[in-house]
Amino acid sequence: MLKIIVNGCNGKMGSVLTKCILSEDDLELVCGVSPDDKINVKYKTYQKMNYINENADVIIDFSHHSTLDDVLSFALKTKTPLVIATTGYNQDELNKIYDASKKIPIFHSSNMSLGVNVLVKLVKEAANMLDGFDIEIIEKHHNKKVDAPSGTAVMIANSIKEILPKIENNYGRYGREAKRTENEVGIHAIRGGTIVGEHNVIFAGHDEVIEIKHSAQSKDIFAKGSIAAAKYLVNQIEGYYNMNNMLS
Ligand SMILES: NC(=O)C1=CN([C@@H]2O[C@H](COP(=O)(O)OP(=O)(O)OC[C@H]3O[C@@H](n4cnc5c(N)ncnc54)[C@H](OP(=O)(O)O)[C@@H]3O)[C@@H](O)[C@H]2O)C=CC1
Ligand SMILES: O=C(O)C1=N[C@H](C(=O)O)C[C@H](O)C1
Repeated sequence: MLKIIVNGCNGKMGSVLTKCILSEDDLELVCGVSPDDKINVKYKTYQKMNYINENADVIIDFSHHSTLDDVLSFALKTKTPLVIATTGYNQDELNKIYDASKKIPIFHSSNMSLGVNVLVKLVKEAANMLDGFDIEIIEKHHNKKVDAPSGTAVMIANSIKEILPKIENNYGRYGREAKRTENEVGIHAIRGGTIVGEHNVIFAGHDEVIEIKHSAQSKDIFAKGSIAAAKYLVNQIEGYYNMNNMLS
């Protein structure tokens, strides 16, 4: 039985994830955490991670970057492995995650789907082969998403930078009065309706264009991916893990 705490249990992803955990015989939902004190669910909830009295095998976090100090301090205090799916962290917060991973196992991925992680591999391969092509990333999400660009778009851009180190991110180009340079990747965020999550990477060359695209069709894929990550993480020692570690 894998005992799980969910941070962000009242959110859209938290609701899908808690339902998923409650439906599986080998998983136990120890409690959920959400700042909303009027939350009406059938499991125990707390307003902050640090108020929790119970122990768990693993924490799964689909919340907001501002809860990072609370979740890290609880995870470090109780030595509980932590799966971080939340996006929107600044560099300072990313450094805190990395530092904490020297003491406990942390799995961190901005996208828990199998498909996006295959897309990242394909994009790296294409970036390596398509010399001189202009690369642009378009991400589309629902109108309730609070961070932009998506964590996945940033992850894709970082992976392109591993292949093409001179590349700089250019967010949206609003107000710019200069043509595109060869050393930039444009990143564009669309928000509307109930779009679950789309990522399209465009390689535009002279008279030819290649597009590599992933379209998420439900939030379940992220919830199930985070549970797979949790099962993987509880068997690891302290360290920083991502989808590549789990899939290889
Ligand atoms: N890695 C992945 O595969 C995926 C990652 N995500 C990421 O997971 C996170 C949550 O997504 P989603 O469930 O759609 O978001 P929601 O806005 O629906 O939920 C956010 C959750 O965080 C809580 N929260 C705590 N503090 C704050 C705060 N200051 N501002 C806003 N919310 C707060 C909310 O509590 P309350 O409801 O009580 O306000 C709620 O439980 C996002 O960062 C998203 O990008 C999403 C899908 C897939
Ligand atoms: O907020 C979302 O919904 C999603 N967020 C993640 C991101 O920012 O990349 C992953 C997924 O695309 C859904």
